Amino acid sequence: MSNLESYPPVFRQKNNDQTQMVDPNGSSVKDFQKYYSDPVPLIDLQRMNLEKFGEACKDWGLFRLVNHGIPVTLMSQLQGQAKKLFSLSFESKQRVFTSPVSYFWGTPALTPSGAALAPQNINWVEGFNVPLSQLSQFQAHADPMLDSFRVLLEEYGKHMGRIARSLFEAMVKNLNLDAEQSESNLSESTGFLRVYRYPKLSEANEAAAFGMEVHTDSSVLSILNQDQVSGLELFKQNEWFQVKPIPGSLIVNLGDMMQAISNEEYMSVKHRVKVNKNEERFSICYFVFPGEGSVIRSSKYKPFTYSDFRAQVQQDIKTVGFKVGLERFKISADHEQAS
Ligand SMILES: O=C(O)CCC(=O)C(=O)O
Ligand SMILES: [Fe+2]
Repeated sequence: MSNLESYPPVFRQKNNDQTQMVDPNGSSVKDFQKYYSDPVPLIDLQRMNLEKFGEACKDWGLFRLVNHGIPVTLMSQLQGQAKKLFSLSFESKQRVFTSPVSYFWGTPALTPSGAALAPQNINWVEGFNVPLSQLSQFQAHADPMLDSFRVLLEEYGKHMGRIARSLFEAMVKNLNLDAEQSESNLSESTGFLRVYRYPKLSEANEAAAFGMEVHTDSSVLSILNQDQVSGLELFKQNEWFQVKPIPGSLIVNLGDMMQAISNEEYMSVKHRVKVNKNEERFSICYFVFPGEGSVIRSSKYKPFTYSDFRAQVQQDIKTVGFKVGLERFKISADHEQAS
């Protein structure tokens, strides 16, 4: 089967008209790595330097994680299996990925699947959505390829939960938060994985094409395992930086919930994914959230749960067309609305 048949039809046209996909921030990427060594802070999970860790959370909202304890073989087997599954035909992917796992394309998040969207409005990405706590219900037993994918995802998911918990505990300690009260602000049972393939976009204007548009994650934190094809960029001090792929390391970024939990000591970092002209890009991203009903309390935001936040985001996407995010829960924003 040709690679083209594995793509959703909307990604198959040869002359992709990307003229309307403009860079919303209008700035060019400074290829930092060309001039300096990798500027992204490096955190060693097994020998954590709390001070350096705190600075990375404050100044960057993103860091590279090494010594994370995930076997190299697990990481490469998972990437390999994901690549194989993406190369199945579009129709097979729609058929075999059934609840609780789902297959999507064109849009990563809360908006409907890209099938109905015009090509210039879609994100150049397809993916599998994997809610980890329901993975045992995924009917994969009849197909050895799917079943081995399920086993790898389960194993990988356990590592993600372990890493997220230990990073969260270190943040709670650094922020001097009450450990008992904050405990439920992160719940491993909410964790899910998104496995992505970003098709290459050979004949388009690469500089203006997005695998994923600028956004912040809604999570407490997100842990990204990217392959060796670059594409991820983060926005810091009015500039876009490439987050270089370095084998064996993970990228952790803080999400909106952590910004609120930390009372804005830490920031939810803006990032985006560019598509590549010559190569497809694969990545596996883990997202984790506060527990069901767990209230986030801080002085800058009114108390809210993640369900409140998600409902607001979904409503905003329907009514204003994009995620407004934390602004909706800010105490100062409330006062302004009232006056
Ligand atoms: O694939 C990536 O590198 C990042 C994905 C991402 O930002 C997301 O899923 O929120
Ligand atoms: Fe993201």
